[in-house]
Amino acid sequence: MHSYAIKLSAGIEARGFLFGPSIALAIGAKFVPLCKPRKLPGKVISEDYELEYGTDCLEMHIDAVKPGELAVVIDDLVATGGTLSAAIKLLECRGAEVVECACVIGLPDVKGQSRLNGKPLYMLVEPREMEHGCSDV
Ligand SMILES: O=P(O)(O)OC[C@H]1O[C@H](OP(=O)(O)OP(=O)(O)O)[C@H](O)[C@@H]1O
Ligand SMILES: Nc1ncnc2[nH]cnc12
Repeated sequence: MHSYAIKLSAGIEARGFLFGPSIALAIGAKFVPLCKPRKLPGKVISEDYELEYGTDCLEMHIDAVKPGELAVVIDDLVATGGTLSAAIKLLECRGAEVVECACVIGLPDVKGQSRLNGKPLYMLVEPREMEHGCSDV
C-alpha cells in the first residue's frame, strides 16, 4: 500500500476496527470508523447494502472526511463485496477518494471485487476450497 498521500484509514465495524487504527498510525493518517446503525454519537450519513445472508447498513459521521482526501478502506474479510462497496459510497459521497480496499481474507467464490467498481482490492490470504471440506491458504 502506498502511504505517502493517504489521509485516512476507514475501518468497518466490527473486525475492521482491529486493523484500521494500526494502519492509520503506521502511515500517519486519521482513523475513520464506519459503524453499524445507531453507534455513532454525531450527525451521520447512512448506506444500506446487501450481504450473502440479508441486508445491513453502515454509518459515518458527516464531518469525518474533507473533500479530496485520499482514503483506504480496511476490513477483516471480503465475501460479496457489499460491505466494502457501501463503505466506498459513504466516503466518496463526502468527497473523499478511495484509492484501495484491503482485507485479511478474500473468499474466492463470491467475486467481491466485481462490486467495487474497479477499485484495487488487496487480500492478504485467499483460502482455497479443498476436497473434504477443509480449506487451505
Ligand atoms: O463482502 P461481504 O459479503 O459484504 O461480507 C463481508 C462482511 O461480512 C462480515 O461482517 P458482518 O456483516 O457479518 O458483520 P459482523 O461484524 O457483525 O460480523 C465481515 O467482517 C465483513 O464486514
Ligand atoms: N461466507 C462468509 N464466511 C465467513 N464470514 C463471512 N462474512 C460474510 N460472509 C462470510
